[in-house]
Amino acid sequence: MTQKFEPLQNDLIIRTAWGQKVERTPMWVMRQAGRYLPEYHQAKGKLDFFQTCRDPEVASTLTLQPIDRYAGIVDAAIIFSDILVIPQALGMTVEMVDKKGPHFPHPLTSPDDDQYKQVLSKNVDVAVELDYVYKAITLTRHKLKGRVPLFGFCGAPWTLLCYMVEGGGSKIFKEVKTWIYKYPQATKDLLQKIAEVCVEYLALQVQAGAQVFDSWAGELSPSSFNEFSQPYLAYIAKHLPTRLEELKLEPVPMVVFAKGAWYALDALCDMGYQVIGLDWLQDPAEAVKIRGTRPIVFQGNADPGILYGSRESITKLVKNMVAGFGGGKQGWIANLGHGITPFVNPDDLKFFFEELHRFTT
Ligand SMILES: Cc1c2[nH]c(c1CCC(=O)O)Cc1[nH]c(c(CCC(=O)O)c1C)Cc1[nH]c(c(CCC(=O)O)c1C)Cc1[nH]c(c(C)c1CCC(=O)O)C2
Repeated sequence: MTQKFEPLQNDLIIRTAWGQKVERTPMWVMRQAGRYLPEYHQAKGKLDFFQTCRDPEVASTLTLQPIDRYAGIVDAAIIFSDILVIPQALGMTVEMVDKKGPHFPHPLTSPDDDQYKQVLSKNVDVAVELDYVYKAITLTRHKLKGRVPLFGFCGAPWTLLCYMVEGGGSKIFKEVKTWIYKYPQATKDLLQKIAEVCVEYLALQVQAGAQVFDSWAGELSPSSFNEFSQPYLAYIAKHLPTRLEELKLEPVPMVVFAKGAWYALDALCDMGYQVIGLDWLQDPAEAVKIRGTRPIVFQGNADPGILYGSRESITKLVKNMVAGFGGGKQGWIANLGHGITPFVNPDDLKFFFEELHRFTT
């Protein structure tokens, strides 16, 4: 069934992502729907995290919370979900443990593990397995009434692999390093499988834009990045547009956020993504130099910790960031350099946005 949605009233971020000159810098923040908002806790109640993702009514409510709170200020919504729904669709169990983060009770242990073979051979029908995400997207689009575009997203193959073998977050990445350095081919087979599911998953999500999060890219050396992350990010960038064409959908701008992969910025500029997310350890002016004349748009990159600082510090950072990205009328989407953290005062985020408006209009 073809869905009818109200026309987009604010397409600033889309025009910017396609490289056009714009009247001011578009802005949103990663994890803008989340724990720093009191209304998030209220709407979530006692629901478990993944229950909220699977309930289209709740997921759409959470997606819209920052859009309502920062109405007329923020320029994009991102669907409330998680990167770990792909391992779930591949047949793995993932829980969200309060105050600890994601936990896989049975991570993949080695290529001889039966579970590894099952994951690799599973024929994943993402339209069925992840239909709750599509329902949440459709409902959210109706509720948005065209106010701002809605971004879809997925985890990058490398980052998903980290979770699937580590079983959660990690400090020393013992398991994933064992996989890449002991079983490189089995690792690549799995990364390829994940990349294929990512393409289909994004294609069916696609509304306005698609963001690929490679949150653990910074754990790789440059040569390991070239071997275990880059080819799969490139696979997604190459095959998503083809798949969208097959589905008779319009192309959408694609965003890659490879956290910590500063060494790869030059290569990322040639990977087929329109937008590259930068974390806060990268200097905007340096990044602009590396980009050169390539028609790439940057997204980022304020230290998320700025939102614990004083108003004066926020103003100073915004001023510097705007200057670093060249004024902000082209080639830049303002954001934090990673997701917003808990305990931020939502009024301080509002101030950050307002200062961005003031310095970039
Ligand atoms: C690595 C990663 C994950 N999830 C995601 C990433 C990539 C981005 C990044 O690097 O931050 C992506 C993500 N997770 C969530 C969103 C929703 C949309 C949005 O940005 O507003 C998005 C885009 C909701 C969430 N995902 C999660 C929460 C917090 C859940 C809660 O405790 O209520 C939210 C709102 C949980 C989650 N999910 C994940 C972790 C590590 C955690 C725990 C983090 C923490 O405790 O701060 C995996």
